[in-house]
Amino acid sequence: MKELLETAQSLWMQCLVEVHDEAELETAVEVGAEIIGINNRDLHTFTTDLAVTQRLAPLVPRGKVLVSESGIFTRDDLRLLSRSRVNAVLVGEALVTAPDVGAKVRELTGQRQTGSVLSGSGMIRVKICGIGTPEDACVAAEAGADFIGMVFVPERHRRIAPDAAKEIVAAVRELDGPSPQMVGLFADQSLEEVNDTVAHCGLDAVQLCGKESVEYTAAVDCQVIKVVHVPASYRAPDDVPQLAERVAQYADDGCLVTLDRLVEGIQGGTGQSFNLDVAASLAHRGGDFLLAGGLTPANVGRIISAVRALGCRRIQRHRDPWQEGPPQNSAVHQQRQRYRRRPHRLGLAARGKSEYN
Ligand SMILES: O=C(O)c1ccccc1NCC(=O)[C@H](O)[C@H](O)COP(=O)(O)O
Repeated sequence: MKELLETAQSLWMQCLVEVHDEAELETAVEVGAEIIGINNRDLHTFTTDLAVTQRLAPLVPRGKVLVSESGIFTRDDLRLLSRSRVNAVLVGEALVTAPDVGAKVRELTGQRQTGSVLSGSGMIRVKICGIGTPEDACVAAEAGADFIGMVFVPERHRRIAPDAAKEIVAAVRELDGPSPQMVGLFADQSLEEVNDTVAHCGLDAVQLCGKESVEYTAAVDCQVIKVVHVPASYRAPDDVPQLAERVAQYADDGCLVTLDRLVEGIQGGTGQSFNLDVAASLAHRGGDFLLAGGLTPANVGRIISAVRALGCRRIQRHRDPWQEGPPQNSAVHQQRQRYRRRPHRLGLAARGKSEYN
């Protein structure tokens, strides 16, 4: 297996190494597999059980890409798996037996058939934050939000109680069709409080808006969105490597990163943005992040275009010291260039519904 992995790597390919029990997982880790697939199907009996992922996922070392494979049919299955910090899923039977494959993919990925321009392409994901009532949550969900955020940060005016959040989660889940991921926002609170709130409300993810460490994020019982605050003084390209390093620390550990404006003493919801050249520069390196801070109906379209356009233009015009590597025109170089010109996935986080009225 080691030899196969090395050969694949030398050909610039990645291997998905599949396991079904503890012993196979141990071997996969020992030989240095970076992408580990947990097969929920027992290949002797062909029965599937997502409990296999739930049992093995905590044994996968941090930093590996974890794929849960087989036996995945519904969005609830995905919700369950997201609590095991799965990075990706492999779906077969649910798609080949679906009468409308496109509709099934949309259902599983939580996209809406008639989604907005922003979410319709599947490239931009939208998070609506600071929701405080089931009615507002349902408006956001029906408008196509991908994530709905509820604030649990002490002393913030949009803070809601866990019981109120639980009702909001239930109301959204009762809606027909795919539902957004329900996210709880916290800042420098105890792990016990975060995990208890996740369990109590049935949250899909948490957004950590304080100075939480990578180790802290690893101990949270569900998917994590980590906010990385960007000082107003940051400029591209000078400050981008430093920012990219901070982002990578969390992203490499499986967090989705949100970039938001740094305002000392306030963890979010400031209504202020940062220099978008910095976000564009980070995006063109292939970073997958949510962009937050000062987004309004008046500026959001322009910001999306600006960040994407700047990101793409720079790939072509400027040599990027970060991407120094194989000599120009080598096969590896050409492959990298192709990869980098793929459109970037960029998410946007916006404040509660009042700004959208
Ligand atoms: O929004 C809040 O009230 C809030 C309180 C405490 C910590 C974080 C908070 N919000 C985080 C978000 O995701 C906001 O949407 C993000 O900071 C952007 O806010 P804004 O600039 O006001 O659009």
